[in-house]
Amino acid sequence: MDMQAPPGQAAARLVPPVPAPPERELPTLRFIAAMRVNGILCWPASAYEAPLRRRRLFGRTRFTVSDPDLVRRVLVDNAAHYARTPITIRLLRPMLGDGLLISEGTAWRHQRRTLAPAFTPRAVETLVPHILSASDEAVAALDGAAARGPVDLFAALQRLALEIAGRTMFSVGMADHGERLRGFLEAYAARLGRPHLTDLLVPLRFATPLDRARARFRRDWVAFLDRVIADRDEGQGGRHQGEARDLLDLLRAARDPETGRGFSHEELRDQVATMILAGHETTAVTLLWACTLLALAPEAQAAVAAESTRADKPFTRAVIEETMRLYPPAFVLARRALRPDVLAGESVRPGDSVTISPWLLHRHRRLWRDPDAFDPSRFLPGAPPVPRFAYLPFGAGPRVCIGAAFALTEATLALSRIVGHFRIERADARPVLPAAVVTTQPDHAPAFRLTRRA
Ligand code: HEM
Repeated sequence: MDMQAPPGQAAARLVPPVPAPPERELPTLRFIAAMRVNGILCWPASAYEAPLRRRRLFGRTRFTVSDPDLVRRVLVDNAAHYARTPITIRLLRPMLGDGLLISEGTAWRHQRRTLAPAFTPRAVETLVPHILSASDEAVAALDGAAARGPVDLFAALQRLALEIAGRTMFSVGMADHGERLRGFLEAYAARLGRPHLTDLLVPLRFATPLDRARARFRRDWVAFLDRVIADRDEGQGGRHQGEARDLLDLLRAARDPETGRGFSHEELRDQVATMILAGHETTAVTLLWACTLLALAPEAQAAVAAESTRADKPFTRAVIEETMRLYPPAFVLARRALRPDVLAGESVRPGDSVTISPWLLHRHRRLWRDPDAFDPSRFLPGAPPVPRFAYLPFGAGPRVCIGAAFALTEATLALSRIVGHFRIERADARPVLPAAVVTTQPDHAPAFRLTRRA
């Protein structure tokens, strides 16, 4: 039996569908095309068995590391030898400015030290009421929609994740700004956020034609963010006194413990953009995949529903963790070598790229039993511990996701509220396949039938 079932019931083994990997390594242009359309298709079947792979791309070596000891070497022990890749910076800086995700060196250390207290489990606790109120409102809205027929759950979950990001950041909902914000994100993801051949060939210090369009995009985006922050402050009657109620209060009050320095307005705005962007789509896809899996696994769904009225939710949390194993929202962690290194006897030279793919690692034939099967019991208390460097939904080492505790709490509580209220079924039989561009998305927005539980 692969899947945890309520006592007395046997669970069927569920292997959710995935696109077939190419049989052989793709030639360069097809590899680039796959990167733009679905990154999962960059890896041939043999990549799911190999500890280390290398290929040449535009005169540089590109390593793919899928061995837990090597992963640890790159992300933890030798983390200072590696930095974000130029393409990551090129694609994300127009959106994130110089926020935590793409800063490096002393600027990154200052930001990380300053931001850390806002993301401790205790700080996350203060944000839970925002998560619950937004989830309850989403359930109420779905109730109305579900009575009329099948629903686009992905759109509803994206709105919910954005609403939670907005409320936790600003205390107020995203009713006024949510639609424009989604418009910015969708427009960027559709074109400017996708790597073009010139983006890969032209060094970062020179602007590609798309870079010029990205700069124009950034001017509008920054003006929009400043408006949202100003509206929030006006709505609060100016600066709030007393206890912090949201992330913006926490970020404004944050001081570098070593220098006492806080964030300037521009720095604060870049952190706001970073937290909203890094946090909301990742959580939305996690919830969508969890609902998709639970629609295929009625026993597991019943077990999640049974926990919905309990304070502790070990099974629901295990479902979220197993969902992020099968569909890691961040499907690659990309690094550029700054200094020479040696990985399993292979020389890494400065400028080479080193990719660690949670997608490959989490489905690796040598690291997991029945890797493609949905089995939340792997993550239940008492199960054999999951190897730390074989499971990386939030990365590892100094650049590990700062929002991991928040994201796990958010996804567990939101899923519990939704599945506690509705029985979830698919409205049609079309398989939902993963398509990874920035995050691991569904290839289409599936229709779900939601029935209120008695
Ligand atoms: C299911 C939800 C989430 C997933 C799967 C996820 C995943 C990740 C991963 C894999 C990294 C490491 C990237 C690397 O090493 O290259 C990361 C970094 C980061 N995440 Fe998350 N994340 C999630 C939610 C959040 C939330 C809710 C926030 C903020 C509120 C957040 C903020 C960040 C930031 C700022 C970084 C950069 C940290 C640094 O470079 O020091 N994430 N995330």
